[in-house]
Amino acid sequence: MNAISLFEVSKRFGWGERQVQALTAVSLDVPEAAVYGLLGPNGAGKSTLLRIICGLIKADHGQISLFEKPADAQGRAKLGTLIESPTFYPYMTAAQFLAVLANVSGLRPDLDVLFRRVDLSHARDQKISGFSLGMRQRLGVAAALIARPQAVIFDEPTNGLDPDGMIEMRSLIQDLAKQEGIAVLLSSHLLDEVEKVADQVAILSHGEVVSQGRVSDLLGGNEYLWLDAKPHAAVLDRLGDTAWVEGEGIGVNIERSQVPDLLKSLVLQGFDIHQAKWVRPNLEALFLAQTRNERNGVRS
Ligand SMILES: Nc1ncnc2c1ncn2[C@@H]1O[C@H](COP(=O)(O)OP(=O)(O)OP(=O)(O)O)[C@@H](O)[C@H]1O
Repeated sequence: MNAISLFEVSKRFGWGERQVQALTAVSLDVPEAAVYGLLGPNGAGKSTLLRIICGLIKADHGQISLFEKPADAQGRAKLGTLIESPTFYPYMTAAQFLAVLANVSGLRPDLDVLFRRVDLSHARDQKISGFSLGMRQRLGVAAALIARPQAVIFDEPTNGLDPDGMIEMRSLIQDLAKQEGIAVLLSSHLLDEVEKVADQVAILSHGEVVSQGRVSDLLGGNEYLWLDAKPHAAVLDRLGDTAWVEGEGIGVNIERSQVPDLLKSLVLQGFDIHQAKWVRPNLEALFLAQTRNERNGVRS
């Protein structure tokens, strides 16, 4: 079952010369018990998309489904959100804060379990004013989990965290999905973090999805051979359309099984091969390739 589905969602802000097309026909499916990463440069539309799903703003066009039904208040009640930096009351203790939130929502969560889940049991009776950023983020996650959501939406959950904080947040996110079956939709700029945590990703550029799918498929499908072979220009010429300049060497689009034959034939033709390696690009390389036009100010 899909926890969250979007079909051709579009959103424009403003009118006339000042209008901004924030999203154009965005479609994606977030399955239950999966972590789905939303990536994109500043202004790509990530926050707008998350806010539409949560019902904070309305889409102009398209359909939003939650748990296979058109999104409504009932569906949104099953979502937990950490969208903007949550507003905390610094003079309260963490336990008082969660108790107030629970009261306001008419819920009776087991606070002991919640604090254990976000690893804040030791700090439950401390004032929030003394919390580090990582502790505040984890308290924000606890707040998002109060209503026992079936899906959670986190906008930049690792923003500002130190390396230890990131590792903790990553394992918390993975536990939510894998151990508790909660769907997690998160946005992030931290690509290596997303690569470690997400099952699927969508890359947004200028409000459009430029690439999406399972992380393993996206990365596996973009593997290539990297060669340091001389004379450089002659090797490029010999390889034709399958090759391109990649850093100090040459990238070659070729099946892995054909590599030995290619290397043999290059040697027989008198080229010098100094190095050859199989490269599996990471999400950062894919992201840079997919959003290159945007960074150059060109729309594809
Ligand atoms: N309320 C608004 N009024 C006018 N324009 C808006 C509004 N909200 C967002 N935008 C514009 O829509 C586009 C998408 O913004 P959005 O905040 O969704 O991007 P983002 O990918 O979340 O960026 P960031 O990573 O910087 O938060 C941007 O051009 C932004 O300026």
